[in-house]
Amino acid sequence: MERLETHGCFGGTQEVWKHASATLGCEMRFGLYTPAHDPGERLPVVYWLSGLTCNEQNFITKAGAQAHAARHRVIVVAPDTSPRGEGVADDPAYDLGQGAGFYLNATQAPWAAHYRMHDYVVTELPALIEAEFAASDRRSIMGHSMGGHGALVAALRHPGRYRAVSAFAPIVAPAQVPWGEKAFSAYLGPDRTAWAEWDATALLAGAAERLPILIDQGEADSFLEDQLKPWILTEEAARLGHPVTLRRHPGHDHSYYFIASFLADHFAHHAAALQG
Ligand SMILES: N[C@@H](CCC(=O)N[C@@H](CS)C(=O)NCC(=O)O)C(=O)O
Repeated sequence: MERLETHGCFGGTQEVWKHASATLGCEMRFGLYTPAHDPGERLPVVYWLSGLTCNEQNFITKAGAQAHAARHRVIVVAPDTSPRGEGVADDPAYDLGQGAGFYLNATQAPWAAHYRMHDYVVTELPALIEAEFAASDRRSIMGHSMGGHGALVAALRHPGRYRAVSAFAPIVAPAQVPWGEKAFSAYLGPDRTAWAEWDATALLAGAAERLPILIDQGEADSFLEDQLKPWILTEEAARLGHPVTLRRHPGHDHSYYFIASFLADHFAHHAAALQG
């Protein structure tokens, strides 16, 4: 492991680390914010999953998360959004390949060799963070857009692993929207029955835990009507009695200006669950 960046920030440190991922078979970078803490103290961890085209930098440089993490005394881990490197399959489009891993485990060539972001985020990365840093095993997960989909799927597939889950402008039903149909066709193949394992709305009925979901959505988001459609999830949640809070915000788009505007509420929601 190699530390690439370190910056004092709100009394703690914002770092960027690089390591060799066995799950992904390539080098990966992640952002790590650690608040001030006592020697030997272990703090809970919030995992952040970014959206299409992002790497480990977008959230740590644009969201203003460090102030909230310092106040609530939680570590924040922000991984890259896909495997990377010359030996890793890619596609010229922004919504497939590097920068667009969709937080699933691919089964189809040429993607299956490296694209295992679900296992990386849910298993390998937490094991590393809890072994090497001042982290406890109290975890929560949040994300944006493709990363909101990743956070919802991680929590729904692993009851008990996360104490809170929330999302900004998430893709809630990838099997029913163009971004997801394109990515799932490539990564999982044409058989749509395999897609249901990676679709938050489809997973909801069989969820072994009714962990409350908090979602913020901008009404001026250009992806709202075609790609995000949060009502697909809220209608299914209402049918099942799964607690979902969807807050819609006029005048807010899909950008990090929107995320920064409501991030304090997400940290408060996560901290209450992590420290309770
Ligand atoms: N039209 C955009 C779509 C990608 C996009 O909006 N990405 C969002 C996540 S889905 C993002 O966070 N972009 C990086 C940023 O705003 O820092 C593009 O081609 O870059």
